[in-house]
Amino acid sequence: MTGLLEVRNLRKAFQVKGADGLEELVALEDLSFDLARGSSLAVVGESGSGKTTLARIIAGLQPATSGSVTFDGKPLAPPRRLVDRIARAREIQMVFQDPFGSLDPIQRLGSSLEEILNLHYPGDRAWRRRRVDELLEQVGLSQEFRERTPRSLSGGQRQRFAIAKAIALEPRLIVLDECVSALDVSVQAQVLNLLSDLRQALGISYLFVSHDLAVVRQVCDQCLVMQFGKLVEMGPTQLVLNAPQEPYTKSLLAAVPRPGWRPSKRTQVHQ
Ligand SMILES: Nc1ncnc2c1ncn2[C@@H]1O[C@H](COP(=O)(O)OP(=O)(O)OP(=O)(O)O)[C@@H](O)[C@H]1O
Repeated sequence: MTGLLEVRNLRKAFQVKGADGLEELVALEDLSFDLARGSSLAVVGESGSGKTTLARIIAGLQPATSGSVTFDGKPLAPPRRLVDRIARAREIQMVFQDPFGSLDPIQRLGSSLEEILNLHYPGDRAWRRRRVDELLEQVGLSQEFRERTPRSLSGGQRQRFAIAKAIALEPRLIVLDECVSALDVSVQAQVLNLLSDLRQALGISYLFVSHDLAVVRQVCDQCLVMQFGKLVEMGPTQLVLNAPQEPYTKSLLAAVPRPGWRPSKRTQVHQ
């Protein structure tokens, strides 16, 4: 597997209001890592460690303060013009925890998918209709869902539809931000299986942001641990989660509830 994404010395600082006027809040600091082509990289860390900020920068939703992101050998800057946004959408897609915010609640699923395809590949209507059928089938939704609207879907079905939208343009990377966190465990497992199957079938890479280490074990071959916007350790998921080298990763693992776990005994992650 060769490098698809190269992140070098990435820094993101926000200006926030403090007691003495504007202060700098550093969300990412000197972050460097590679994501191999076809790989699924987990980004884990507790709340506020900078996971979503990283995901949004890679998806082109916000600019970095400094540092660089290279995708397939080309520098990745936030797309400013419509033509750049269209080009980026074909390369990198994002799936959020609750896709409802980005969906038109009353637009039928078939029409929504056709709209995306039409924007990128105008012309052949018959091809678009066949492609919509194929996409629904790929995410395990029957043809009947063509006429359904997002507001009539369950959480799991909604996430399947969000995945169908994400794969519609055959991107090479999908950034998934807590994409199964709002689902029941059994539905979670189905969506995670779907993601694994799609990765195998389509050769897509994932940047998989999650606070849930059990979920990460199921879908990610690589794991990057972050704390306070910095990289703590990175390596094969099995190694990082079964034999962590860094005290922070150990404390993160120790904080995962297990059978017999009692809230009063919970390990503090902050050191
Ligand atoms: N737009 C913003 N303006 C100011 N501060 C921000 C902004 N976005 C994020 N931050 C801050 O940057 C830090 C990292 O936030 P981020 O959402 O990336 O963390 P996270 O690891 O994804 O957390 P969570 O798991 O809770 O979503 C936090 O301190 C957050 O308050």
